[in-house]
Amino acid sequence: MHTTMTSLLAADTPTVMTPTTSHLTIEAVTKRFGSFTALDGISLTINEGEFVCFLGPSGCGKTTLLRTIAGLAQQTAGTLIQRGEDISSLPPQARDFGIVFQSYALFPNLTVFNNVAYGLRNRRVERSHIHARVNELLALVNLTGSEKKYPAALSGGQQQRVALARALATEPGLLLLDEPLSALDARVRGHLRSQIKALQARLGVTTIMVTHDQEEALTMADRIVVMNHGVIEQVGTPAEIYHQPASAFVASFIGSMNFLEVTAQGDNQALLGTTSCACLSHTLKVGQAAQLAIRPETVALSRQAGALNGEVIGIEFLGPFQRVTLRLTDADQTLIADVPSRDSTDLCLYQGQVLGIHLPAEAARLYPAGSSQQ
Ligand SMILES: Nc1ncnc2c1ncn2[C@@H]1O[C@H](COP(=O)(O)OP(=O)(O)OP(=O)(O)O)[C@@H](O)[C@H]1O
Repeated sequence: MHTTMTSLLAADTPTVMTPTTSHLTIEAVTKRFGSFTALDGISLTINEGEFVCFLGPSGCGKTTLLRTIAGLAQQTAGTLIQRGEDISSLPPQARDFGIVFQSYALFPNLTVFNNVAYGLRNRRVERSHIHARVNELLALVNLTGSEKKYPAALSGGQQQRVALARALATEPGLLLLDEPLSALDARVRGHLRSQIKALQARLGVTTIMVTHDQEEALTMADRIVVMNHGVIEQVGTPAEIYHQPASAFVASFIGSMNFLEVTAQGDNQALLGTTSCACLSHTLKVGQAAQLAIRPETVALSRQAGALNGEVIGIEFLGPFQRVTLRLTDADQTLIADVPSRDSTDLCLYQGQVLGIHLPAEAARLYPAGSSQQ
């Protein structure tokens, strides 16, 4: 489904894609470098028009997976199907994608116009057509007027916008973004993040972005693929990944999380010191060492003593909320609670204060002990 840039610019109507149509199916892809396994049987379906982020710590295999999709690395085993075609053994030039790398990778000796026109010239597109298309693309990335400049005369953010225009020039079915924002400073990064997201939604081009920045993934992706040690830990919407982490690794990698050492009990309970705490249903054995994961913003504090209590040992003012560190009175463990600033007035917080702690059962998840290490 190739949408022309002209029609999009003229009508300004977003492309409606059927969300369940597969664009790319990755089946049991393994990649080994010598005896080292960088990707271990990855299977994943990416739908038409979706914005998917591969997220994970350094070395988890996300770039290798992106390079395998592009044909820049050859998988040791497994299959790649793009729009029904087996592309597993095709060279990069025979695959249908545009790519933007972390380092701008523009041709320094070519003007902005010629950088964007590069792929079109290679395809022997007619001159007048190239002219119209490059102008359209530069308008899309807000760089009209920069046609004659050379990359060295542009800021990092502008260079990445040129790289984006160049990647989109041939109207690829798939846009691959390899940490496109990580070389930019925070302000430019935030701005370009929303620009890329808006452009992607407008063009409806299936997009895969590699990032190690959880905020980038949470704000941009329709679905996030969390990777660790060459395997997929979880695939889900940003809300699913944040609120229902499938493993302790995902819980620890995304957002702030308390991990309390507990012992699993029956009937959705866990024993924290000598205090019984309700939690979400779990499959751990009764008596098994476990960790109870709970986000700081879900912990409720009260001036009245409760079943679980803690002494305030740290208060940090963070604008909209205060981050309170407590040492549990019943167990030698600390817990962080993020208290909205307006509620903190009622608590009259001070160091040494003993507060009641409520851990809402619906926000408390049990994982096997020792499984959150990255
Ligand atoms: N050409 C290669 N030869 C040997 N090992 C490699 C090669 N390319 C990648 N690796 C290894 O494979 C693993 C995955 O690398 P990859 O670049 O995919 O990680 P990543 O998740 O993208 O990390 P980063 O964010 O640091 O780029 C790493 O341990 C890396 O050292």
